[in-house]
Amino acid sequence: MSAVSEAQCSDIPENEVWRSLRPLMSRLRHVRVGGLHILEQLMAEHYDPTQATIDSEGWHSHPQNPSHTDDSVADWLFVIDTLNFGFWHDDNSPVRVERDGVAYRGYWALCATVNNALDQGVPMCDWESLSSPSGIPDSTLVSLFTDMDGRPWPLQAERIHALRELGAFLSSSGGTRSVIESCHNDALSLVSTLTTHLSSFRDSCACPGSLSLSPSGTEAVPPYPSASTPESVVTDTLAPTEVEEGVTLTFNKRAQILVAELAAAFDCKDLGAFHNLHSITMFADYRVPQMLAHLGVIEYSPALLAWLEKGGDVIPGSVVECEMRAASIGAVQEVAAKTGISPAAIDFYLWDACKREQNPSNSALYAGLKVPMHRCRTIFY
Ligand SMILES: Nc1nc2c(c(CN[C@H]3C=C[C@H](O)[C@@H]3O)cn2[C@@H]2O[C@H](COP(=O)(O)O)[C@@H](O)[C@H]2O)c(=O)[nH]1
Repeated sequence: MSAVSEAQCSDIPENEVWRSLRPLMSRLRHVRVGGLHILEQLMAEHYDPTQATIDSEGWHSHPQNPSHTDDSVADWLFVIDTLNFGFWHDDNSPVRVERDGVAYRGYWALCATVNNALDQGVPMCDWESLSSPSGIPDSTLVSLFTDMDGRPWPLQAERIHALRELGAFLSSSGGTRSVIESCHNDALSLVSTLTTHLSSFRDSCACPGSLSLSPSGTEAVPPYPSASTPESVVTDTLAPTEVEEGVTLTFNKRAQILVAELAAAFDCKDLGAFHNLHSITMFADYRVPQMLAHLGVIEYSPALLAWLEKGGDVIPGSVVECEMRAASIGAVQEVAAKTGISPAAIDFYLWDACKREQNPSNSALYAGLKVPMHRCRTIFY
């Protein structure tokens, strides 16, 4: 097991996310990065580097993704990625939504919901209408975000707020084409536009103090918690109380995934043409870190694993949450640097592979994998 060294990563194109997280890589206490060869091997087996940078054909083949390519697809993606978080109920059952007689779960339930709404004439992509209850009443959105079992989706009010904010932004800025074109094919500029204008996309937190980022880096890293470590070693790191003054950690999961999905949907052309798609990191959510842990690419300390296995909650902005997300990003950055495959393409491969392990009887907590996901209630993933 080795941590991703800063030196090894020095040739990876940097964005704000990796710049903020890279110094953490040698400081992780609850998560180790190792098994990079496993991911390298998987990518060598499943990814043809002579093919497109991102699998557009695969993207279009998902039944709930649009099969066509025009401006309405960019509109659809802005709505989807504004709502792209938290598809599990407190009892670990997935959100479920029916469309055309099929029960979709998790993320695909979101796509089914937006597709149902559009079919029913709800003007989800008419930005003026979306921006206020006089265009789309709250009650319509509340019923959209109620699943087929009659249960409200988690964070229902936050979803409505995020949609209103999106509607207001896009109606005042000329719509999706205008916003995307104003970024001149620069992926990082589009991420920055989204996080500047839309608070719901601003996926950053104050660095928890015990993830010390002292410039000297000379302090000893605390010991790796073992199976016999008291649970308090994990629970003490759950509260985001102490913070490293002035240091922000940035993850920007939903903003970055929107860029990658535009690239996939538009086959890296027109609204999906970004000259620096390689510069965005993987999208640290609750599924891909779990998949990386399942594969052995990252490893959770026994104390952390025991906490996750019993369904313990992870608080947004806590040390363990930051560590799991940062380690996932670090591992994929390193494999991207070694293989030349973009972090986004590696991420999409992992997410799709994880989906193939799932079946209708899986709880959202395990979703068919050996290691559980981390339960974190957040609007960011
Ligand atoms: N890292 C990463 N996370 C992703 C996606 C996607 C879907 N992306 C589209 C692009 C390529 C694919 O082929 C899809 O067309 C959703 N998620 C996240 O997963 C979680 C939901 O999981 P579950 O409850 O099991 O359905 C939730 O946090 C959601 O935000 C991805 O690609 N990468």
